Amino acid sequence: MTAETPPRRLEVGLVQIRSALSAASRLLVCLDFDGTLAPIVDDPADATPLDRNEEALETLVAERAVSTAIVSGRALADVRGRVGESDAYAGNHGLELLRNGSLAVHPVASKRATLVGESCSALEAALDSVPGVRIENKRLTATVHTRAVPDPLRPLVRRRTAAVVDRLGGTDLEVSRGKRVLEIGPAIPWGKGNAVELTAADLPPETVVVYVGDDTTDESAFRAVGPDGIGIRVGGEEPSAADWRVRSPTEVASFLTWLGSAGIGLLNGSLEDEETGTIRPPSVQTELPKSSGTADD
Ligand SMILES: O=P(O)(O)OC[C@H]1O[C@H](O[C@H]2O[C@H](CO)[C@@H](O)[C@H](O)[C@H]2O)[C@H](O)[C@@H](O)[C@@H]1O
Repeated sequence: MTAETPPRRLEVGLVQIRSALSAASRLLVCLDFDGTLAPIVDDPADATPLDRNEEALETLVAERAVSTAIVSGRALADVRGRVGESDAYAGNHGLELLRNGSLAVHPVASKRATLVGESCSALEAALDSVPGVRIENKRLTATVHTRAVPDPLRPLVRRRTAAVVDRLGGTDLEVSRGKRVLEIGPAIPWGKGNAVELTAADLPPETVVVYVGDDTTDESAFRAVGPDGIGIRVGGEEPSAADWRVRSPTEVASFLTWLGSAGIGLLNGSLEDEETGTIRPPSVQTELPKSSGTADD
């Protein structure tokens, strides 16, 4: 991965992506949920993956040479209920990880879950008068949603949240920011990138890791894919550790559909021509299916 610069449009990277796939024998596809598989919506309870993303994921899961992981800021049980089959799931920004049939929870996060719960109760009271605010208690972390809060009141929500977390959590909890959210969690050096590394460590070294995500907590995961991996940031123009960018979950679907068909055909050095079925040299570029779609913040 490169230093943090604005990622380039995915189409520009197809030669490199094809070459990364043809140098590998296996594929680990790690996918964020909100803003990546599912479009951003006002009520987090309404978030649903696009049908085309579900279909593409199903195709990838069925491939023997492919492993998949859903890596979300949501609680693991929540995100698992929203996505069909996947080989692994990481919830709460990587603090809980289900892989190979076994669930691992970060032990420090477990110990601090009580503090998170107490903070949620205190925040319900402290933010009661703010219209549109929503508090999502995810046990190991919590989210204060400000999407429906009027703009002028958002600084107040930030101040009150910081004050409550400081008072109850001290140095044990911290607040970070995401898309119209404040995330409260244990102050420990652990994130989605660690979940991606642990999942990749189960697989042979010739595995190429793909990570697709749209928010700040996905940045550690982009770094975790390594120099030979494929990091794709969804939406926005901001600097990122991802090399490539798509605009929307609709474009994620186009990429995943391509990956599940022509993309996996490239593994083990074969560069198959999608139209003729013949093998082509690695320098030949094939276009992604065209799609439209808008970014969301
Ligand atoms: O890592 P993710 O799977 O992307 O989860 C990050 C947070 O996503 C959810 O909030 C975001 O999506 C909501 C529904 O579209 C939207 O209303 C909100 O403004 C977004 O920030 C989720 O509710 C959080 O728990 C996750 O941490």
